[in-house]
Amino acid sequence: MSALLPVAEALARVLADVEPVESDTVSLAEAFGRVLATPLAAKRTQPPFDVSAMDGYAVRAADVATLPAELAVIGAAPAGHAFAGRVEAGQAVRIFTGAALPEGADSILLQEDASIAEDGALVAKEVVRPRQHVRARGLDFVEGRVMVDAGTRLGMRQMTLAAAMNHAAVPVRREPRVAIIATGDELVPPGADAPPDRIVASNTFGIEALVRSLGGLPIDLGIVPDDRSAFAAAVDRAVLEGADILVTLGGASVGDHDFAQEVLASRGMTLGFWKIAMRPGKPLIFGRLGPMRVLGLPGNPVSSLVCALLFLRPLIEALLGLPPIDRTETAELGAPMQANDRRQDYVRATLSEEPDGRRIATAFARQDSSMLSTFAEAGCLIIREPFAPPAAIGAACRILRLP
Ligand SMILES: Nc1nc2c(c(=O)[nH]1)N[C@H]1C(S)=C(S)[C@@H](COP(=O)(O)OP(=O)(O)OC[C@H]3O[C@@H](n4cnc5c(N)ncnc54)[C@H](O)[C@@H]3O)O[C@H]1N2
Ligand code: MOO
Repeated sequence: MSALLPVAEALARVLADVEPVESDTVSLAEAFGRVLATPLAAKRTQPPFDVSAMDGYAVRAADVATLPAELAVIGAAPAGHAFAGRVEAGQAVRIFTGAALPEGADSILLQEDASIAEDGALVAKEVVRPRQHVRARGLDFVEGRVMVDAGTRLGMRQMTLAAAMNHAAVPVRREPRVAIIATGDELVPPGADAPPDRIVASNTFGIEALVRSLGGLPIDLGIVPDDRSAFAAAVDRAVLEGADILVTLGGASVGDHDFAQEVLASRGMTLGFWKIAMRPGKPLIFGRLGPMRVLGLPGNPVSSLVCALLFLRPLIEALLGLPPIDRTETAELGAPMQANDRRQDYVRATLSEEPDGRRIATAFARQDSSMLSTFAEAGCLIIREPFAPPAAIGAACRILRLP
């Protein structure tokens, strides 16, 4: 029995020497989910002026420090229309939330705390503290300050902040291009009226979804029959498409029709490794073909998708310039587990979160790597180290949550 490469060592080889892809400037409207390539600094100060936080009257606090206090209203300042004049002692300006505080005024008297007398005078019903309900210029941020670091994925909060900082376009890493080739004479696309000896090619859809969710660009090169020259042509197509990563599905194992590795080598791939100490996913292939990284995923759907989560996801993240992260968490076993053999096991399990904060991971009894039903139903994978001894209910375990 040949030695199998440990999962951690395999991952280290996949991530070795990966440089982030170039950057691209995209309009802010298209930037959601993209990774910022350079730090983003504020292009303006926010708020750009002292601004009223309430609807009411801009006043001088000293005029309303004690009651009774009566003031003359000399104008109005709706949001977006600054009051041109100056508030002198004894004067007030009608003001609305978001409007610039007029010169001379330093506080806001809430409209609920005031009334207008018959002669038109403003009568304060409450005293006013200096700077009350005033948002100072630059309260949020000042021009030139870096507010979002390079390497940040732009989510709803960063998108809003970037807009507030006055960026119409942002520098982001370009989308890593991921070419996908499905192989196998038995494969047919979903929806085909296929005879029963055919299998629906499902893996591409999961891989594409993962690539998209990470901010990559999937390039579907279709289904290729078990034919060396057709497979070679598809590999050449991936090179022509400028793929950063080529994912092949199936043909990774040792059967007569499993020639993925051989053909990839004939197209110039340098093998990084083949076969790892992992279940599912043992026949995984990794190599480099020019600048393109190649992941030859096993055909069994769960093997393909688990390998994609463990190797393709961090590879795309590295291409985006994101630091490696350990996504594993601890949990307790909800069912006992047998001793493990030499392969690191990724066991489909339900995940329940108890009110006291405990996480309970319960493995499904059947773990066949063709079973997408349990993969879809699972909340996590329980990670079992090679040669782990039997484990009882309640024992601590490591899990990887499924997206
Ligand atoms: N003698 C041995 N046989 C096998 C070994 C071994 O060590 N010795 N390893 C097994 C393991 S583990 C795995 S995993 C599979 C993986 O083999 P391949 O990568 O060569 O996959 P295929 O044979 O092409 O396909 C396996 C299975 O998956 C279905 N498939 C393939 N592509 C897709 C797709 N795109 N969408 C959905 N389903 C797909 C295919 O029809 C097969 O049923 O090898 C074991 N054999
Ligand atoms: O690695 Mo295979 O994935 O055990 O079925």
